[in-house]
Amino acid sequence: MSQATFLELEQISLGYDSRQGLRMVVRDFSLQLPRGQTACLLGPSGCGKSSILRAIAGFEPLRSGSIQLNGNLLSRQGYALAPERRNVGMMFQDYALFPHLNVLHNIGFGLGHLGRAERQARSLQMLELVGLREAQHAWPHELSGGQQQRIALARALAPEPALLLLDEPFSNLDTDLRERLAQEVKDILQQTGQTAILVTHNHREADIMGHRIGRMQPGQAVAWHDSATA
Ligand SMILES: Nc1ncnc2c1ncn2[C@@H]1O[C@H](COP(=O)(O)OP(=O)(O)OP(=O)(O)O)[C@@H](O)[C@H]1O
Repeated sequence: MSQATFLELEQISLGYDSRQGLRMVVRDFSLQLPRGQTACLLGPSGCGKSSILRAIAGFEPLRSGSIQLNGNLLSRQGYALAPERRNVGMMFQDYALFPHLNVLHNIGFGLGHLGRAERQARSLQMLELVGLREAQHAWPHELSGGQQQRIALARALAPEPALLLLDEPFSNLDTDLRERLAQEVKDILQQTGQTAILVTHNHREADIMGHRIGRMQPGQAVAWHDSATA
C-alpha cells in the first residue's frame, strides 16, 4: 500500500554559475517520502548530496523541478520560500553548538517565540529525549563529540521542524560510536515521528537509519530502494 507523500522533490535540477557558464551538479532528482520516514542519500564526494539538502533548506535556487513539503510549495524555478519560513531543521557534522552558551541555552536558541518558562521546559524535555539531562549546565567544550552531537540533535528538534536535514552528522566520530549514535538517533526520530533526510558516505549508517536509501553517482539518475531493516 502506498503511503501519502509528505515531502516531494520532483525532478529537481541544481547548478552553479562559473566562469564557463552554468555548471549543473544535480539533474532531475526525485524523491517521495511519507511522514515519519527517513531517506538516506549515499554517494561519492561531489555528486551533489549537500547541494540537494541546501536546496530543500532554501539556500540554493532550483534550475528546474519543484519541492513540496506537507502540501506547501517550497521551491520551483524562479520561486523560493524564505529559509526561515520552511519549518526545516538542520544538523551538520561539525557540532555547531554556540561555544558561549551552555547546553540548555543552546537547545533553547531557536525557541525565541516561546516565553522563558516554556522555553526552559521544552529544552529540558529535549535533553531528556537525548539522554543528557544531567548536562544542562555544561559548556559545549566540556562534552565529548558524541554528546555534542546529541545536543545538536536536541537543538534541531526543539522547534518541531516538519523536516530534519542531517548532513553527515556522525562523520567526525569513531566507527563504534557512529553506529551506536546512528541507532540512537534513529530511535529518537521514530519516537518523535520525525521526517528526515540523512546524507552520508557510510552504507552501515544508511542501512541503520533509512526507510528509503538512494544511491547517487555523478551523471546518473538516483536509484532508490526501500531498506530491509528500518
Ligand atoms: N557554492 C558553490 N559554488 C560552486 N560550486 C559548488 C558550490 N557548492 C558546491 N559546488 C560544487 O557542486 C558539486 C556538488 O557539491 P556537493 O557539496 O553538493 O557534493 P556532495 O555530494 O555533498 O559532496 P561531499 O560528500 O564531499 O560533501 C561539487 O562539484 C562542488 O564543487
